[in-house]
Amino acid sequence: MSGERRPAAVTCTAPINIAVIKYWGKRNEELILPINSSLSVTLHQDQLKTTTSAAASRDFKEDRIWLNGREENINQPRLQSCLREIRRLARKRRSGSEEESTPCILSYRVHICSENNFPTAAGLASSAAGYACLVYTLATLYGVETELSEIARQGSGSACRSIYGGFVQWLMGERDDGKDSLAQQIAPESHWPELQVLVLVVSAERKPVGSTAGMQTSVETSPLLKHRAEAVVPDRVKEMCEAIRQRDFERFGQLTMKDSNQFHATCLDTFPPIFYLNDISRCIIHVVHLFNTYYGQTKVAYTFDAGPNAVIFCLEQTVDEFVSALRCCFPPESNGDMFLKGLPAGPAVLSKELKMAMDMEPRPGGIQYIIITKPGPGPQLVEDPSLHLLGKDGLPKHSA
Ligand SMILES: Nc1ncnc2c1ncn2[C@@H]1O[C@H](COP(=O)(O)OP(=O)(O)OP(=O)(O)O)[C@@H](O)[C@H]1O
Ligand SMILES: C[C@@](O)(CCOP(=O)(O)OP(=O)(O)O)CC(=O)O
Repeated sequence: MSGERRPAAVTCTAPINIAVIKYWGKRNEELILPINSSLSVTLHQDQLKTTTSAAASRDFKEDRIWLNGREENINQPRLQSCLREIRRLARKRRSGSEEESTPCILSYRVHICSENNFPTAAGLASSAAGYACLVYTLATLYGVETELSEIARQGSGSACRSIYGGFVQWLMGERDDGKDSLAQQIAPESHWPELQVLVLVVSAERKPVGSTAGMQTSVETSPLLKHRAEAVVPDRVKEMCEAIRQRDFERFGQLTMKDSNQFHATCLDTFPPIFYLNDISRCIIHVVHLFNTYYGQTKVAYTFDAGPNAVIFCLEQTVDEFVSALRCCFPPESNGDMFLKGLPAGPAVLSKELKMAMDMEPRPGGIQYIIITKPGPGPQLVEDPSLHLLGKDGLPKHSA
């Protein structure tokens, strides 16, 4: 490919987010409009992120996408919704502007290449980071500067929250066209610097029931879900916003755990029931409650999405001791030095009293590894061209 025929290319990264008030259930499947508002914490991209490169060239014959080194079907309706919406906005931006008469990459086909640095479709919110990154990267490629959460939402509901960093609310909205179903930041990542997040990877396998299908069955069959959406979540979202604004860990932690438990209760209330938690997940819940009971306050809080992996929130001063407690209860099997990833945790000696209070049968290998992270910013542009995932020929540099 000659110099001037090189594709216009952009690379961006985007974060995952973990909901502390869960989204579960749609009122409109196609536009992805939820039955309740939700609230999440965006996690730092130094530990967990999606990277996406997009290039446009007159030499490309068709739109194509590669995910983790494998070509995927670009005609998936959700991918098509995001592409169509971004191109529509790009066209709107161009019409009437001076650029209108110049050749435009909008008429070219695009190649998209994306990689997650964590397991895909394992309940670690890959679809959230994936679609947020896709939408942000395409918007940057086409110079679209507008509210992007409405488009990311149409890729995957939870993706709209990954468009912002820090603490993010997804307002369910009321309109049938979804124009008011948007994410907004309620506090930046710098708001609560002591807050840390531990991702406990119990299993990195694909989950048996995906979120999309699972929540569809719940909407159809669970009276508890209807009650939750109408009578519980509205007040809970307000209370959670307050707890975050005041950096009140006691309230934040309790609400987070209660909301996770209620979400999993709606899964059990679904018919046939859906089980995302496993034996190890339940042991983790038990350990958290033993730890908090010992201290007589909420020092750590768990939440689980549509899978067995736990996400733990705690303040910085609790990390070392709680990680040591986890090591005691779930002794690493063969990967002792690979057990901890991400931010550092120092050694901590557990007191005899705490050890006695945490008395439970150890579950060797129950937790595969722990990623220590913290709240982080929204999507970022990658300036260094050596980090682009597509080569000069417009094809992935690495394949599976
Ligand atoms: N980097 C990416 N770019 C584009 N699409 C992605 C990307 N990563 C994941 N996806 C899409 O998301 C799908 C996985 O979504 P799914 O909801 O099953 O799992 P998850 O997001 O990991 O878990 P959960 O949402 O329950 O936490 C993938 O099959 C793919 O279609
Ligand atoms: C349990 C959850 O993680 C569900 C996420 O569901 P998805 O956003 O993956 O579902 P779709 O909109 O169908 O793509 C809770 C949450 O993130 O709020």
